[in-house]
Amino acid sequence: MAAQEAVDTVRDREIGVEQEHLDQVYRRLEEKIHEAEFLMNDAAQKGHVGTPGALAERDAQVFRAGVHLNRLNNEFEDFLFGRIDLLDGKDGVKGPDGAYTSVEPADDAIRPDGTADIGETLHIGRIGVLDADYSPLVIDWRAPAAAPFYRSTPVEPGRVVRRRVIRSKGRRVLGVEDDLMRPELRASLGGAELPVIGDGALMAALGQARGHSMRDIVSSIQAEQDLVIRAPAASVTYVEGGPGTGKTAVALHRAAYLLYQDRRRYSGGILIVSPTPLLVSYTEGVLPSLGEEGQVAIRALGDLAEDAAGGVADTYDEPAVSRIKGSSRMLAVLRKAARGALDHPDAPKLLRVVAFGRRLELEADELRRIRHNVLGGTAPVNLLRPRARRLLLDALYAKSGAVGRHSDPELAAELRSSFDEDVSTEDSFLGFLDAWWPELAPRGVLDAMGDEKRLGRWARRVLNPGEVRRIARSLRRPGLSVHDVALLDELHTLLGAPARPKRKREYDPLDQLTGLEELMPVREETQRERAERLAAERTEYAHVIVDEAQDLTPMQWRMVGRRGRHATWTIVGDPAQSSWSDPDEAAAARDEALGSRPRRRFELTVNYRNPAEIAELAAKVLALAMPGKESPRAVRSTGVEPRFVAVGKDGGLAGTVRSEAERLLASVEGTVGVVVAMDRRAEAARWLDGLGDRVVALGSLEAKGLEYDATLVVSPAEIADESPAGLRVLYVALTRSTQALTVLSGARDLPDEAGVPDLLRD
Ligand SMILES: Nc1ncnc2c1ncn2[C@@H]1O[C@H](COP(=O)(O)OP(=O)(O)OP(=O)(O)O)[C@@H](O)[C@H]1O
Repeated sequence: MAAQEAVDTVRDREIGVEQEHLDQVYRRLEEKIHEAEFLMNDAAQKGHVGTPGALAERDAQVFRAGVHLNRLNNEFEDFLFGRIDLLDGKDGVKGPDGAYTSVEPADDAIRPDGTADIGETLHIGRIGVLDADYSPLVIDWRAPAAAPFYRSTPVEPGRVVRRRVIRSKGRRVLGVEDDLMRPELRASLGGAELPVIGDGALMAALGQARGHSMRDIVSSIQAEQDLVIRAPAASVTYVEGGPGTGKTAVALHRAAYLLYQDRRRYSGGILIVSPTPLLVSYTEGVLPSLGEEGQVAIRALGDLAEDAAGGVADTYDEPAVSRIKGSSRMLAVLRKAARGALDHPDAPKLLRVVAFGRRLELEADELRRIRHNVLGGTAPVNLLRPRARRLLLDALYAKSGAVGRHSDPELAAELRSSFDEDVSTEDSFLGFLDAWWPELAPRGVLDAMGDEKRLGRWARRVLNPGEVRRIARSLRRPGLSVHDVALLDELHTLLGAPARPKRKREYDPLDQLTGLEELMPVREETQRERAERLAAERTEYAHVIVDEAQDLTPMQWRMVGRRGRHATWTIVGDPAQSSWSDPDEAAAARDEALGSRPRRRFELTVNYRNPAEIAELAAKVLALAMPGKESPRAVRSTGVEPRFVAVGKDGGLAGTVRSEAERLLASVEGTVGVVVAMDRRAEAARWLDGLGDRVVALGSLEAKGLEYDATLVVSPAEIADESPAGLRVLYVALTRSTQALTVLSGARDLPDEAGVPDLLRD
């Protein structure tokens, strides 16, 4: 009892120490708010008066003040979250990412008797704050000096003796958790022994209940993850890692890091490509929590080409169809379709005009020849319309009898131009041109491909008749599928976009203040609106991050590639989770999209999501899906084994799913995901009706990237049989849970007496 009280007293005292520091930080920030408000008012009043040098200096000040003001107004949780206590020492070697790779204590920092003094204490937070005398009160987590907070380990501690994670809300410090990096030392701080509280922040973070949105991991980034986050953004950074190794988290933190490190360079925008709208909404809170929003667009694959697609796609084709639509064979088909669509059934077969008092006609054969001629090159079809117009006029002029009437070239040219003007303003000519060479829209061409006969013509020697039938049928269905979007985007390029007038923006004197408009909440346009506007206006980005990259089809790689032709890239993925039937073809397409840019590879090896009990079960499916592939190492174990159930006689599938979901809801505090085969999505949602919003039903392909406190996987065999990549999709489904997993065998599974279906046995 007395011992516990002593611990509590030490803990309270340490919380008090951090509280004092946080108070000091807030006092300083308040001073800065006043400065920021003053500067902003001043700037707004003066408009663009001032010398360039003074302007630049003032801009920089306003920018920094604006950052702080905005952050403060957002009242971050855990504004200040870390602290490291360091031995005196050298700064070590600066790595290519600017972080110190080896920060070693000075030779005399540790005395022969194993005692040492803490020489320096640094606090780490979401933004950096300097005191009035320019000493750092808080170091931005992305600054090189903060790297030891993430990279130091008991094996390679460097100068770090104690690493502390501080939990705070608004202005109040709620708790501290320490990790000792040099447990062998007797270290003292200000003459007193260095206290150590708790047993580590990582485990505390991993055990927390999950909600419907992802949290940032800024206070517990691990060393191997930190290396990826801070990797210099040259060319392509490629990150591979199994389920739960933090690939998505790392990708998001990397976006924040890159913006911090070189905001100007990334003013061209960062695009994060995510496989599903569900994963977009799950992850979109992370960047704002890190203080970044305006320059980053997170887009689902079905939502990436809104302009070309004329909407957002959220339906999925059956695997056999998406396999064809995704393959690079479609490129040849689309090229033909983009040109062939001009030849629609209602296209006029005859052109008749009156010029120079004569009736002139071009007949079907002549028209066909002219079209063939115009389409000779590879230029986008819509951009060839002026050429088509000119060749029509040439042909008509040739028939007019006017050729050769004047030997004087000047007079001949005059005659020709008056002929052109006469004809090309005639209603019959204009009407003909519109019908014969209409401005084609991607959606119109895709609709035309729904006609099996026409598609058959365009796909000759590329798709077999069965494939043509399947694709045409799928295109006749209302709505867009996710795989249609990449086709539409390709068509957009093949057809050429008609020039659009640029939107005019209103003049605003504040615009000249670097970055201010993006950071200040006082403007009418919110950050989110600005992000959306920028995304809508932008077609290319400075950095492209692809999450779940193993799933992009060749056609999707082409679509994403067009958005980052001059970009640097971060690509994260796991081939073992690929739902694409031919990973080699997708990898070849990826390589084509990335061109010859050099790649740097990283691997993440630790599973932070699944307890060992669940990871072990999933590993059995991995062994079937990808023999020889290693599973990531799970860091924790809960002692709770997965539960196996077979469909009960009374309730049938619906009743059993419902009762097992209820059981899981009672066993965890947070979310429950019920994963079913794709074509059971709608009925599964009905089975769960009325159980509240902690539980969701999702199709196997939608589970990608998400996580739940508990999952119920319904019929492994159904999921595995759904597509050629079914085993890998099942592997994804089994690796979504942070605490509990129930596997329910349906009619197709063959459970043993313990209820374990055949696919999950040794
Ligand atoms: N360093 C960390 N500290 C705390 N939590 C972490 C850390 N790294 C990862 N996590 C947590 O582990 C879970 C898995 O992370 P994430 O979703 O990024 O993994 P992933 O590799 O993208 O997984 P998948 O391939 O299955 O989609 C998340 O809840 C994430 O917050």
